[in-house]
Amino acid sequence: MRRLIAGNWKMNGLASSLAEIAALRELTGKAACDIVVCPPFTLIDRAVERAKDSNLAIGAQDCHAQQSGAHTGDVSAEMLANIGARYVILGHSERRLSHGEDDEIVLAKAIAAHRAGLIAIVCVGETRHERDEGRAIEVVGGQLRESIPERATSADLVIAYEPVWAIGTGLVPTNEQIEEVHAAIRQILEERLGSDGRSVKILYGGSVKASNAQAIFGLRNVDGALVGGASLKASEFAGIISAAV
Ligand SMILES: O=C(CO)COP(=O)(O)O
Repeated sequence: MRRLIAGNWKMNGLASSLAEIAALRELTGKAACDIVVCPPFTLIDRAVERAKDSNLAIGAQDCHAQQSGAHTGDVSAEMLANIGARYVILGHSERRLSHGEDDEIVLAKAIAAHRAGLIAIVCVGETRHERDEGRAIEVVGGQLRESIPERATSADLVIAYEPVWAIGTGLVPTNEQIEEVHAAIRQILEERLGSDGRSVKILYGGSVKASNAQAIFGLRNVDGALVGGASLKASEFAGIISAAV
């Protein structure tokens, strides 16, 4: 399967950061994988301009479930598609845990993303406490079952497994732990989407760097990565991308 490497800039980036998109474009022009950068809302339209006619796609980090209306401060999937975004990250743990986003909301947002023609990157992952209790598979499986739209396909859905305790901490699960969760995700995808579930990309996210990327990409059912901190600098992000091809 062609790999997907996605960068989540989170709440980072000013106009000057657009230079990283231009640099990434130069560094990854021949990469044989799909690449997406998800800057904050404020930079999306200019990032789309910088990425024009390249192999870089631009995505967003969230969207609202409604198409339009009285939702002060929110941005709809249609608005994102209208300015050239192709992907949207949904259900990131930083939103699930601090904005009270539950599976029902993530599902509604994924349906909205699909209605607008966006590819939804749905994030799932257990907390440290849940892993310590031996509940990682149960938690991830529950999140996944509740947040995949009925009509999703491998063309419009990507899953990112991001253990909360691995995000921004420098901690990475063992190879066995990653493979175990990714296998469980694959099984649920096949149950829900039939044979097309085999073609849905499953990304790993949490402290991915150029130095550990190759080992992670060698694991079964790992089809790419969702990268936070190490996606902010084009040179570091390009190192991860080169490990994927
Ligand atoms: O949350 C993440 C990507 O969505 C991962 O963040 P880090 O790569 O900074 O650990």
